[in-house]
Amino acid sequence: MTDASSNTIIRVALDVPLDRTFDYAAPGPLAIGSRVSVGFGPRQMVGIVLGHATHSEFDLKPARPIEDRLPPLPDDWLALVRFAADYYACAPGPALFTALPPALRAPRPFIPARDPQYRLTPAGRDWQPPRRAARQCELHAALAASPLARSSARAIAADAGRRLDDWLAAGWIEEIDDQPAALTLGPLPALTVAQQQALDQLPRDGFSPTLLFGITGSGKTEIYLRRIAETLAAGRQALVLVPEINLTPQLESRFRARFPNTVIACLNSSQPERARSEAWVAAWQGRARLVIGTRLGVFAPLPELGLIVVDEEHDASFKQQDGLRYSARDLAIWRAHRAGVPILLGSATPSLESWRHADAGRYGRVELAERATGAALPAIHLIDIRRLPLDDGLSVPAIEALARCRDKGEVSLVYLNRRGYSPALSCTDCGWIAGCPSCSAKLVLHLRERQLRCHHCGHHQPVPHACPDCGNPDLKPLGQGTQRVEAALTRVLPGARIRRIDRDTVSHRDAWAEVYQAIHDGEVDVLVGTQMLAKGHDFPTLSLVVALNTDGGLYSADFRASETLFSQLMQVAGRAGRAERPGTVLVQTQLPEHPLYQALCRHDYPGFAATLLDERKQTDMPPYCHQFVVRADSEKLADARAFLGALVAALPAIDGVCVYDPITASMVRLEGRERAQVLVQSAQRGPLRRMLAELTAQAPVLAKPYGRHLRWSVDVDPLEL
Ligand SMILES: Nc1ncnc2c1ncn2[C@@H]1O[C@H](COP(=O)(O)OP(=O)(O)OP(=O)(O)O)[C@@H](O)[C@H]1O
Ligand SMILES: [Zn+2]
Repeated sequence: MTDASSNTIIRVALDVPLDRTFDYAAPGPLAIGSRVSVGFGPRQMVGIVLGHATHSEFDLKPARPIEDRLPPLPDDWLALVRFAADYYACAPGPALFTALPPALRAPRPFIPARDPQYRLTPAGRDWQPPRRAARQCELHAALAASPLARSSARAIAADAGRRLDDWLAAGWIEEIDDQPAALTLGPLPALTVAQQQALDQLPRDGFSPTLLFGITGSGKTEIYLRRIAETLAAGRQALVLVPEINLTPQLESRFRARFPNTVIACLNSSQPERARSEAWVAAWQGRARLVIGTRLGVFAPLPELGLIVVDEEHDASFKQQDGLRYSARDLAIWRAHRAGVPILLGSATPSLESWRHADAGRYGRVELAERATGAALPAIHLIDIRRLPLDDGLSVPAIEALARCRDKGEVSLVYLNRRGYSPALSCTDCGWIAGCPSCSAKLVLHLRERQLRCHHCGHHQPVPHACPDCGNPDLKPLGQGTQRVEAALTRVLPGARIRRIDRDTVSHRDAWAEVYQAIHDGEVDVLVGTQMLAKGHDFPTLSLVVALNTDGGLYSADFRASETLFSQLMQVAGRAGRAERPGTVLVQTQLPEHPLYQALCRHDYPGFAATLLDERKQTDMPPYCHQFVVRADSEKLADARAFLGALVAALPAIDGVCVYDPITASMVRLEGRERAQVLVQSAQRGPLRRMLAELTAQAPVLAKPYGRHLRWSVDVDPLEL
């Protein structure tokens, strides 16, 4: 028994998958949101104080405050995470620890690095770095323009830290007070009339979600930059969320060039843990005024939040697919609402959810219908390949167009959403197809690496010399991946300089920078690549896009597949003809009459959205209903199905909520486990949430007999069924 007389009893959340808090004895009063170090079983863990108690029935173990002089986690941050945990049916402990950066999850103090600001001394102004040292010149120029934080300097040159120390010693720069200097802006273009009108229409205060519906190349980013400048000038912080694939060094430097003396924090899952933790704490302490992040950025604490921007708001990467299965876009809306600040959702192909909110007047809608550079949208033509012979997937008209483009000295882009050489390897005799031993998936042939690889679980094996079933040595690759198209292009366009861009060739940020430079230096004629190439990039000399093998999206069982395909094609088409040279887009298809392709040729997002919304309404699909899906997996499919069957049977009937029967997942086996799922939906959120509460109460009880063999999870507002 522990009483408050001798100690303070605290209730803490721990990173364990249990829907409860744990009591500990604290040496003194500890505020809600404080981090403490506690023993849990054999381990020492971080706990977050969520409440106090006056009495506990247990003999309590002690909790030690973590002495790093960071304040308790702020109330609005705790409220955000607790909302997310509740909404997405995740235990509060794991939700909190998903939202924290790595360094704050460890039971150790975290002392943020100092981030001093520097300015040139008079001597430093007179001095010039050697002209050949481009990075040094850039750093010097940045310092000449305005004071510069050490963290910002590092974004200019990786070795900036050492350089600054040298210049400090030489007396060319001096450290100044940590006070945020007055906002300075880098060079900025005059807005186009359309941009000015759009900017004028945007709400300036209060919660007011606005969809910025702007065609590719219309200068949405410039609009964000202007609104962010206003926010920063008003002494508030801004949060910008972008898809993982778009957070390139180019985007970052565009923001840094506009806000040269603003401390900008970047947050994404692939950066080093220390850097991510530093950036997070800088946002929390209000030192960083602008945060640019991928989905996890939505959890950055921002004491003076004044604006949220979600770029490419339709992008599926805003949804986390494991653990806390949150949608960063939807949480961003909740956050803006709670903070009472404007939120801007930008896209050329908005999600149907957001489009419908705008139709219904719940979101404002501001349109940018022209390209900012005055360029026209590219002409989109379909190549009907039903009766055309294909050479490794390429039709003659496509090859001729690529050759013409190269002859004019312009860049072309061949898009197909498949890595590797071919998506399958098959025996010409018995029809055997190489499959993954752990997944219900075909193995992808990677010819250069002489491997068969599973793109789902990472399994890989050497390419067999003969069919393992019948011994036939004649094995044939089926279909095209980027490697194969690259090889075909090398053959049909002799002498062309071809660059393949996919996750196999560009795995880290520096690789991107190198590719960018090569394209800008005119060293590339043809780019071949996946989605990675489709989004956000601005290559002025790119005038032709050829899209291959996109029909698959029209046959998919996933009801969102055509929405996704349309936006991918609009995005990739949008890379063509962004500057002086007019763009052309060629799409090879066997279904040229399909309404999706017809709408694409007209650049008609609103028309296509209206068609899709109509279909969704007829079939009672989102956004006309709300859904959650319960997934279960086990070594044996029968167990997963039996558990889900029992769960469905145990649920009460709730008016207006439809609980479907368990079905086998479209990909049954994944990483050696077999999977089934149950879909639950309703036109109203209220009843659906009551059903979710019933389900999360019943599921652990029903799962118990299976022990650790069975795993189950809930996905609220799922993107993939
Ligand atoms: N007012 C302007 N004057 C001149 N050029 C501009 C202006 N605004 C934007 N641009 C240029 O137009 C191009 C497209 O702008 P931006 O990248 O902001 O468009 P976007 O709408 O975000 O594009 P996408 O959605 O296709 O990625 C860029 O090269 C940008 O520098
Ligand atoms: Zn696999």
